[in-house]
Amino acid sequence: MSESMRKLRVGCIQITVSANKAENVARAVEKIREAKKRGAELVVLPECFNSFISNDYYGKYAEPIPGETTNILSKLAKELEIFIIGGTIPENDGDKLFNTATVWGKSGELMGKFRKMHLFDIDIPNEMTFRESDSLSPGNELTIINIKDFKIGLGICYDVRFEELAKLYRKQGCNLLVYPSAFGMKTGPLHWELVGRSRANDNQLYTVLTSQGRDLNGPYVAYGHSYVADPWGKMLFMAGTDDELFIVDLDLDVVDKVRSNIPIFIQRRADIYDTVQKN
Ligand SMILES: NC(=O)CC(=O)C(=O)O
Repeated sequence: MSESMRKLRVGCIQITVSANKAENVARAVEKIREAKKRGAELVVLPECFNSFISNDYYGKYAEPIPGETTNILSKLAKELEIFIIGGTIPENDGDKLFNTATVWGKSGELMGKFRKMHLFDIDIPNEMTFRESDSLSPGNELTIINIKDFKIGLGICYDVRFEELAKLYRKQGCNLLVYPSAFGMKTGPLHWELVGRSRANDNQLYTVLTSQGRDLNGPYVAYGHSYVADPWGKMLFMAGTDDELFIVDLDLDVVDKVRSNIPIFIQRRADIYDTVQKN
C-alpha cells in the first residue's frame, strides 16, 4: 500500500458569517485558496458558512443542491484539484429545509451529502433555547466518503453528541469523522472539546470539528475553537475565536497503532450490548 495514501493534509477553516451571503461565500473561497497554497488536500468549512444560524434565516438563505453556493464549491474543487467538505448550508428540497453538508471531489463532482440527523432542540431556561425543528427536517442517512485510504464519516454539530452515530461509522470502517459545527456560548465552554475528543477516543479515529468564528453581534454567537483530535483523544490543534485557517497532517499509522495497543473493538461485549443500523 502506498505510504502517501495513508496520510492526508487537511485545511480547517473557521470563518465568521454576516447577513451577506455572497460575502460569506467569498470569504470561504479565499480561505480555500490559501489552504491549497499551504498544501491542503482536503479543506473543511464550518456549519452554515453562507448563512446566519437562525430559524429566521434558514428559509431565506436556503438553496437546492446543486445550487448557487455549491456550484461555486464544485468549480473551485475542480480548479484547485482539492477535496472540499463544504461545511453546511441551508438546503431546500421540495417543501422541506435541511442543514446539509456537501463533499466535492477533484473533478468538481458531488461525492456525497449529509443532512443533519439530530436537530438542535435544547432548552436551558433563561440561558439558551434553540429549536431547529421549528424550521428544519432531519436527515436519516449516514454518509461515508473515501479520500485516499481515509474513510470519512460525516456529522453536523449536534450530531457529535450522539456516540451511537459515531459508533456506526466506526463499525463501517471509518478512521476519520468530520463535523462542521457551531456550538454556542453556553455549551461551548462545557462540552465542545469534550465531545469531539470523546468521539475520537471512543472510536480510535481522528475527529475534525470546524466552527464558525465568534461574532458578538450576530444572531447566534459561535464559540469558535475549531480543532482536530487524534485517535488517542489528544488535541492536535485548536483555533482561537476569530477567522483562522490551520493545517493538520493525519496519518493512518496512528489509527492502527492505537487500535492495536488498546484493542477495545475486539473486546466489546456485543453479546450484551450493540449499536445496530436499522436501514
Ligand atoms: N448548534 C448545535 O447544533 C449544537 C450545539 O450547539 C450543542 O450541542 O451544544
